[in-house]
Amino acid sequence: MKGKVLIAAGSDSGGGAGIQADIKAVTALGGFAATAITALTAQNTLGVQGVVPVAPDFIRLQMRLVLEDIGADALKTGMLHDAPTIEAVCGEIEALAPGVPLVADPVMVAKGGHRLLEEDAVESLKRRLLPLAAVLTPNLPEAEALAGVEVRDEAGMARAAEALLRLGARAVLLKGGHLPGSRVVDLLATPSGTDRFEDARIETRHTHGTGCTLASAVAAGLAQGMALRDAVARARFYVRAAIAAAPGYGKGHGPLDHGVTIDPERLRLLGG
Ligand SMILES: Nc1ncnc2c1ncn2[C@@H]1O[C@H](COP(=O)(O)OP(=O)(O)OP(=O)(O)O)[C@@H](O)[C@H]1O
Ligand SMILES: Cc1ncc(CO)c(N)n1
Repeated sequence: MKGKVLIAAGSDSGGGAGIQADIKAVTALGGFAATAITALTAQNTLGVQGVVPVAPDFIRLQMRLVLEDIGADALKTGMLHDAPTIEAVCGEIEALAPGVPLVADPVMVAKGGHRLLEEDAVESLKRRLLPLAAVLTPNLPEAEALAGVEVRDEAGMARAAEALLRLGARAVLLKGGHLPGSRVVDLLATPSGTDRFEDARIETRHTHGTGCTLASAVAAGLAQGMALRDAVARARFYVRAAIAAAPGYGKGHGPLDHGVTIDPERLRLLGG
């Protein structure tokens, strides 16, 4: 069950989020990950200390060489840094991978508060990236910024998801991890209806990279020919297992255990 995923995203030196999380998640679910790195970040579990952008032409070159030779069954975008980066990535997708399903994670701010997308690039994200997305995977603050609405509860999540569908995404997986409470709810909205996924919140501070991991796990499923709903269900199960098995590294929000699928013993931590 291979499935080739081309990921355009930023590097996280701490290994828990960004392109490192993406490669690990796709690999752990049996897919093949290729990458176009959009930026380097120097970060650990406490936060981001520096960002070095990659020149847009070099991002294009990475994408072109992968797509022309290896190809891709699904695409995933993460940190896109600024408007020229968004233009480069969207331009290559339109030219070389039309019709390949895109999981677009509209990364804006890291957990520690550091901006990963320049403020004036939010409009480009709406105009260029959203219409290309087979599924958009915002967290609550990202959904608020893109939809221009405030979200305080599940009804607000549903309204925001619908507003994002109207902006052109073909589906929206709105992640509810940021709403307080002992349950976590994610909504998958499509033009034909909304699916609701609910689980108990795992009490832990080790949630660095959950969003990147979820989006890449969905992309792996789509690349392997799964229907969107099934890809989301598997991706959520994988993220929960990886949170439950988190190794506890670092003084802040630590990484997940992306390798949880390699050792079925560790899946038992979920009680599954
Ligand atoms: N403590 C938790 N227990 C169980 N599931 C969680 C927990 N925190 C997040 N999740 C799940 O992880 C996924 C990512 O959600 P979240 O809202 O945290 O994304 P995010 O803010 O984009 O993450 P990040 O910015 O760290 O990459 C969702 O499916 C969410 O339900
Ligand atoms: C490079 C990168 N992408 C995304 C995130 C969001 O989790 C992060 N912290 N770092």
